Amino acid sequence: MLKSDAVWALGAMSGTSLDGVDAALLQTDGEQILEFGETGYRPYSEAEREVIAAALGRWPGDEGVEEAAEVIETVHATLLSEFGDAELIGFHGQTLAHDPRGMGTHQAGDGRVLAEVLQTPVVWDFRTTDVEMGGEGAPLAPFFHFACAKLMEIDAPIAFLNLGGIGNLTWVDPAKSRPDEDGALLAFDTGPANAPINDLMWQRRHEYFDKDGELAAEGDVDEDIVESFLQHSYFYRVPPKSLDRNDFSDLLDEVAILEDADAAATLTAIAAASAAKALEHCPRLPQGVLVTGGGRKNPTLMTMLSLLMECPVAPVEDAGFNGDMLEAQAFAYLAVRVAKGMTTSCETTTGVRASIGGGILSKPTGKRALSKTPSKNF
Ligand SMILES: Nc1ncnc2c1ncn2[C@@H]1O[C@H](COP(=O)(O)OP(=O)(O)OP(=O)(O)O)[C@@H](O)[C@H]1O
Ligand SMILES: CC(=O)N[C@H]1[C@@H]2OC[C@@H](O2)[C@@H](O)[C@@H]1O[C@H](C)C(=O)O
Repeated sequence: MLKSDAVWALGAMSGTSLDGVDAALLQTDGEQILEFGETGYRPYSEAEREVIAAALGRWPGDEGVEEAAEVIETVHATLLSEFGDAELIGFHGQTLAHDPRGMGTHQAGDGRVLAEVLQTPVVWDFRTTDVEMGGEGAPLAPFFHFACAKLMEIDAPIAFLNLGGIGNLTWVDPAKSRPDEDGALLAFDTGPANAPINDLMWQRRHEYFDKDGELAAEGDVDEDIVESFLQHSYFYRVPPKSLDRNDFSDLLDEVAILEDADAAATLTAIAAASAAKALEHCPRLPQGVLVTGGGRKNPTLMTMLSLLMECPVAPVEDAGFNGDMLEAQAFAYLAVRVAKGMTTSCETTTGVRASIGGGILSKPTGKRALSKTPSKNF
C-alpha cells in the first residue's frame, strides 16, 4: 500500500479495571504501523465508576445500562475532543457483559453519538459480528500485535501478554506475511490478572489496587489454593477462549481465610501461574514475553512471572512500545482495518468460523445538533 493510503486514527479503550479511558493516535494503512502519535487518559471519578460498576453483567435494555452508556459516551467525548487531526475514531466502549456462547457480548457506548459530537467517522461495536459468526469476540488486539511484531523486525516468535483486569496472550510468528495466515497467531484470555487483586484490595483496605505489589510482597503464597485453582477446566480448554471480568469472582471466597498479605500474594501468584500456563498452549516457546497493561507495573507479579516462564519476560517498553496505550492504539489500528474492509479476527484469535472484519462504521450525519460539552457532570 502507498503511504498516501495511511490514516491518522484515534483509538479509545475503557478496560475491565474501570480506572478510566485511554486514547491514542496512530498512523497506519491498516497493515503497517507508520507512526505512533499523541496519547491521553481520563480517569473515571468515583461517581462515574459506581454508575458503570452497577451496570456490570447487564445487557442492553437492563436497568442502569443507559445511564452507564451515557457516562461512557460523555467521558469519551470529553477526552477525544482534546485531540485534533484524527480522520477516524476507533471506539471500543466498555464491556459490561461477555457471554459469547450464550447471551453474546455487550460493549456500552453508542458510536453514532460520538460521531455526531466529534464530527468524525467512528468505528465501534467491534465484537458482536465475531460472536455472531461463532467466535469468542475476544481478544481483538492480536492483529495489532502482529503489526507490532513486524515493526520489531524480528524473525522468531514472540508473545504479548496483556495484564489488565483479565490476562490475554498473543503468540505471534512474525515470519508470516499476514495475521490471518495459517500459523501466524494464536491468542486467548489466560485467566484472572488484576481484577481479583483489585477486588481484594477494595474489600479489605478500600484501596483500588496493590500498588507496586507491596502487600503481596509481604505475604506468603498458599500453594494449595494456587494448585487447586489451576485445576479449573478453563485452563485445559483448547484456545481460542475468552473470559468475562467476573468469571472468577469466587476467587475471593477461596482466599477469605487468609490474612491480607497472604491473600494478596496468593491472588498475585494465581495471576502469574495462569499466564505461565498459557505458554503450554503455544505452538512453540516464544523468544520472549512482552508484558503490557497495568500488571507490568507490579514488580511482585513480574518476578513471579519470570520465575514461572521458561523464556525472558520484560515490559513492552523494552521493545519500544507504550504499555499503557497499546490497547487504545490497537483499536485505532483495527478501526482503519474495518473502514478499509480488512479482517480483524480469525480462527486462531477468536475462533470465528471465517476471518472477518468486525465493527460498525458510523459517519456524522450533521443532522443532530449535539454539543461537544458533556450533558451531565458526574
Ligand atoms: N503500580 C502498580 N502496581 C500494581 N498494580 C498496578 C500498578 N499500576 C497499575 N496496576 C494494575 O493495573 C490495573 C490497570 O491495568 P490496565 O489499565 O491494563 O487495565 P484495563 O485496560 O482496564 O484492563 P483490560 O486489559 O483487562 O481491559 C490496575 O487496576 C491495577 O490493578
Ligand atoms: C470482552 C472483552 O472486553 N474482553 C477484553 C478483556 O480485557 C482483557 C481481555 O479481556 C481481552 O479479551 C479483551 O480486551 C482486549 C483489548 C482485546 O480484545 O484484545
